[in-house]
Amino acid sequence: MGEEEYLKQSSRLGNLDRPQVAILDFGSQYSHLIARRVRELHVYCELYSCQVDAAELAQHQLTAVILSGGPNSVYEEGAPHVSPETWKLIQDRRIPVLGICYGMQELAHVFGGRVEAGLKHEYGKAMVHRVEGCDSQLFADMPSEFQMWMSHGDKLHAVPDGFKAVGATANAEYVAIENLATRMWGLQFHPEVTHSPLGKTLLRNFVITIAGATPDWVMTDYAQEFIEEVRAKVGPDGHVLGAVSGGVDSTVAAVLMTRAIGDRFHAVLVDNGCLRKDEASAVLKRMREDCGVNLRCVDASDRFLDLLKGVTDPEKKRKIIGGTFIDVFQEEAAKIERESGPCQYLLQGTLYPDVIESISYKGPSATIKTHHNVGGLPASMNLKLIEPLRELFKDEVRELGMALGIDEASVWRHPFPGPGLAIRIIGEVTAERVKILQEADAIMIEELWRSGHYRAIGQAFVVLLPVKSVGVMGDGRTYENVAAVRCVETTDYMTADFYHLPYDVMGTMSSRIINEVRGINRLCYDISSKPPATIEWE
Ligand SMILES: Nc1ncnc2c1ncn2[C@@H]1O[C@H](COP(=O)(O)OP(=O)(O)OP(=O)(O)O)[C@@H](O)[C@H]1O
Ligand SMILES: O=c1[nH]c(=O)c2[nH+]cn([C@@H]3O[C@H](COP(=O)(O)O)[C@@H](O)[C@H]3O)c2[nH]1
Ligand SMILES: NC(=O)CC[C@H](N)C(=O)O
Ligand SMILES: [Mg+2]
Repeated sequence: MGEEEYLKQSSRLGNLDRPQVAILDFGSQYSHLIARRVRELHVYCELYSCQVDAAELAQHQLTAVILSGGPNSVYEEGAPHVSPETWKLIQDRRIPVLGICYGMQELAHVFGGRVEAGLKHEYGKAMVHRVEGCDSQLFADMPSEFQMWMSHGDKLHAVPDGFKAVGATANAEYVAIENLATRMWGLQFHPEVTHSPLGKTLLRNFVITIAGATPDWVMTDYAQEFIEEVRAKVGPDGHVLGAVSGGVDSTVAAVLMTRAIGDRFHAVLVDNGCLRKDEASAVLKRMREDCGVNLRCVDASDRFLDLLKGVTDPEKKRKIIGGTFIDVFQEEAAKIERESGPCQYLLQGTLYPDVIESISYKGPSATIKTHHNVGGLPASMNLKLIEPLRELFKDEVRELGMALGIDEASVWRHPFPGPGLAIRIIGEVTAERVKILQEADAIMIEELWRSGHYRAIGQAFVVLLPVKSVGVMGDGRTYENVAAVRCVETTDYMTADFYHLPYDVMGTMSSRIINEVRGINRLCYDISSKPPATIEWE
């Protein structure tokens, strides 16, 4: 399925009646952070492509518009711009606008300022001072000088008519601009990143003081609105199929769905032959008994492993698995149609990072890898997607899970990717290699629990490498597989650092895995951070 179809297919969670801040995304790596910061102010917001149709925006009550940063330069041919119709909508309704970095340059470009390539690129901390004699509301409760984070190469050389400078640095005259008559503000720096300590105050000044948004939105509103929206969409007799792995995201999504339509929600766990040791039975028990979800397991392991024979390319593995998942779901939907009633929808626990890394989401950003549940979907899919968590980050989903009263053990599990062990077996996936990795993985997780490190770690797993090494065991020579342990610290899974696991815990893991798992005779520890590595190896 192409990107556009995916975005059309997948239902956004949104309430037409709820006032919102619209973030127009020009493809910055930080656009999602702007959304988070606004939500942290308890104000509802949604992200849109910078090229969103004015008609789509017009359906909403917009309290403010924020233009994100982006990798392009406004003066380049082909650079993305907000459409004239959207500008007209913004101006007709007098909606306050805040442009950040590229967003400010876009304001300048459209309203007659001058943006050119700067002599120096500026990446990192900068001291911004307020222009003397001006007391912009944007800087309320802020000192006369403050630190902000910069990441740009272009420079504003002249402000558009009606605008004036309200903030500057030693290098640049126009790093914060304001036009009170048209209610437009621009910033060259990024208030949304944590390296801008007063960034949150500044965003609050814009969103709440200037734009007048009411800070009344909480995570449980998400749940209530979703439940109502789904009931209306599915109707009183409709059924919904759920792709439920028992991971954090699909557990939260499945509990929401069960609250909305009860047993007309049919959750299916697909055993793709690449799950962790005893995973299927543990998930069935937990979801049915603790969460009351109508879940069953479809064992398709032979089918998946047959299709994966001889495949070594990571993206091919992901697409095969994503495609076969959907084949299985379509077959299951047909069964539900025969046995119970109409079933047109598929629920998935897709999160924002799955989307942003898989496809150029709402702006021109780069594809990192194809997450099976997003970029790996086949064109032939005829089920419509329901993805209640698509705009959220893992830590926000956990907060929602806790608010829904889901037990801690489910909410704080480490994530486990849909393609499972297939992307942790580098090279060809075979039933024998899956078995080796399942055993090693189970021991590693057991040792993390035993040593008390599990909760402090964001994600931990073992990778089986396509490398053999020589060992000596009981006076004999061995020639076996090398494996690597990866433990990372992270909250949003967009960036991560390797976890500093104490040597004695590593030592116990290593001696247990090498002694107890036939087929592994050497263990390494992965010390890479994300970026530049990613969390998974493939
Ligand atoms: N084995 C599976 N059977 C059914 N659906 C699955 C399976 N694996 C993944 N999915 C679907 O793909 C989605 C994305 O997988 P992902 O691993 O990102 O989320 P999760 O498994 O719900 O949570 P976690 O990130 O904690 O593992 C899931 O939410 C679920 O809808
Ligand atoms: O359901 C999933 N399907 C996938 O195809 C997939 N690829 C990566 N991941 C998980 O996403 C997070 C970030 O992973 P990366 O740093 O490897 O991109 C980590 O938590 C990964 O485990 C996936 N989850
Ligand atoms: N971070 C950004 O938005 C950068 C904007 C533009 N590409 C510049 O270099 O100035
Ligand atoms: Mg998972």
